Amino acid sequence: MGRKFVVGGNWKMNGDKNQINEIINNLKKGPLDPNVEVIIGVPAIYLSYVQSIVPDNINVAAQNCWKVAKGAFTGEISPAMIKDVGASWVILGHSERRTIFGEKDDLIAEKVAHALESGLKVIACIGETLEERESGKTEEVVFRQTKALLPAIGNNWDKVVLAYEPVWAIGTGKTASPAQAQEVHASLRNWLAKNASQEVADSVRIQYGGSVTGSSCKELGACPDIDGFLVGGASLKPEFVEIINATS
Ligand SMILES: O=C[C@H](O)COP(=O)(O)O
Repeated sequence: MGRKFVVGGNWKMNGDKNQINEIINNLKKGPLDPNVEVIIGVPAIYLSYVQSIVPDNINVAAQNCWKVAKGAFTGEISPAMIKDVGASWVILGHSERRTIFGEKDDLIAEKVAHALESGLKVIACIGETLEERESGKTEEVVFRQTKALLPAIGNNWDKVVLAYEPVWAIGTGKTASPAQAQEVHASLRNWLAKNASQEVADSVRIQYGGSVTGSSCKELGACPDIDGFLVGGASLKPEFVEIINATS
């Protein structure tokens, strides 16, 4: 099927210029598996700076954007601005945006639609909370979140990476087991075959995110339906290189 492994580093609200220089120098040193697509999600204020110092084999993403090109939206940034400073990706629907900032499925879908129309590529995040998992609602939740994205994505699936991030595994040190993650990825693919198309199901890359580390990445990366990772904490550390190289 030839899905290229894709590893994202989501720095969240971390880093200053010194730390950014260290992270980028470490990535430059690598060496990074050339068969892996690497995307780093940086705080908006550092997008230009990071874009000016990253090597060509690393793509830069914003961690959020608004749903229109410009206007009276104090504090927001648009896909047009992200593109203007040379970045090509945006992370949307992260669970921290959903829970802390109250973003709902329909707003996330509007953002995804506008980002894609504007020519950005999108990492679209989905995932269930612990309560939802424990009450047997994992599939219901991730299918609902993905369903909301279908009209927004339309024929642009080649510009989208899905990131399955169980909320209970984010920043908690509790990685989903390879079997737990593989199970959700496989059922998402089945769902996509029925609700989008077989081609989308076969070709879309689904990342796993949630406490991925240098020691958990190889086993997770070996699962047939896990096509990469979205990494938070460990993307700020030297072990990010090991995670990028998980499948080498
Ligand atoms: O976007 C990344 C995820 O929220 C995972 O974060 P984490 O690796 O720190 O658990």
